Amino acid sequence: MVAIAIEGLTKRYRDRRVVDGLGFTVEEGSLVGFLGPNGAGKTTTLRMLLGLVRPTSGQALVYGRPYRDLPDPARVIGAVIETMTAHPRRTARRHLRMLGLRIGVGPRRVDTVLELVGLTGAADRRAGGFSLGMRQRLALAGALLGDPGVLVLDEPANGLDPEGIHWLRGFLRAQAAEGRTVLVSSHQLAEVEHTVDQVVIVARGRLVAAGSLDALRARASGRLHVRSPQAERLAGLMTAAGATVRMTGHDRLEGPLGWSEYVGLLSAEHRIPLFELREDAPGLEEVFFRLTGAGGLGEAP
Ligand SMILES: Nc1ncnc2c1ncn2[C@@H]1O[C@H](COP(=O)(O)OP(=O)(O)OP(=O)(O)O)[C@@H](O)[C@H]1O
Repeated sequence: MVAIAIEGLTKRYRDRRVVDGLGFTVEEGSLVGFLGPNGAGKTTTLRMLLGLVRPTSGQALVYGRPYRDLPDPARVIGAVIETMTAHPRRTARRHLRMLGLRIGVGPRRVDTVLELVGLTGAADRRAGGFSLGMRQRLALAGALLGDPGVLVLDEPANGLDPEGIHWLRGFLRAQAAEGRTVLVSSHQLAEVEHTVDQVVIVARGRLVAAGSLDALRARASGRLHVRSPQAERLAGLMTAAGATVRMTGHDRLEGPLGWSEYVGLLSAEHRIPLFELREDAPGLEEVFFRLTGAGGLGEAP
């Protein structure tokens, strides 16, 4: 079942489309990384999903409805969109109790979410004295108050120290293990790479890739690149030896990794000149960079 559906979503500010015909879906129960460089339009997309910004065109749906049409939104979708704005003189517990009042959630649930985010010990301290990591936890507690099935988190790892990031990973996995749908944005693939199983990648307001992280990883497996004035002949010899070869130009071919020595021997034996013989193995980060970098539009994995 589709929990989140983004359909032809566009947001224009003046004459600039910061979100431009974006479309993707998030299946119920999946843990999805929403990735893209700064300014790619992630926050604007999430704000439209949460009914905070009106789309210029298209729609963002939660279980088939726009946010404003959800009968009891806090029980359907919880979000951390900006660093939380608890009154600095208010304690964590009091802040959550007041949020709870607004959505019809009692003090027992407040204690439960404080426990879930590991803030029980700091529950009666004023939020003004909290570290950034603690403020993030308090914001997460607020998002969980209504026990929603869907969580939307905008750059929750921003400003966290390594310990905080480690905690966040475990927290997100635990949420997914309980069957929650989690959409978590980041401008760094590495930050969510060990947590999410699906990715939606955007750049300049558009979708550049969507699918499983494994499919993205498969793209990261490298190739052998050969350039020769007799590339076609060489391709024939390599194919005969069992390699899967693709001509990428009149004098270029791509083959599998691990074949460079054999190709060198073939070229010597058959007197085929080589202009280039190299293997490349882009890492996952490199694939991400190519997808989102200038001119790096690619097909979905
Ligand atoms: N209210 C607004 N008016 C004009 N431009 C805006 C407005 N809100 C966002 N933008 C612009 O839209 C672009 C996309 O911003 P957005 O915050 O959605 O990107 P992002 O992918 O979340 O990036 P970041 O990680 O930096 O938050 C940015 O260039 C931003 O300046």
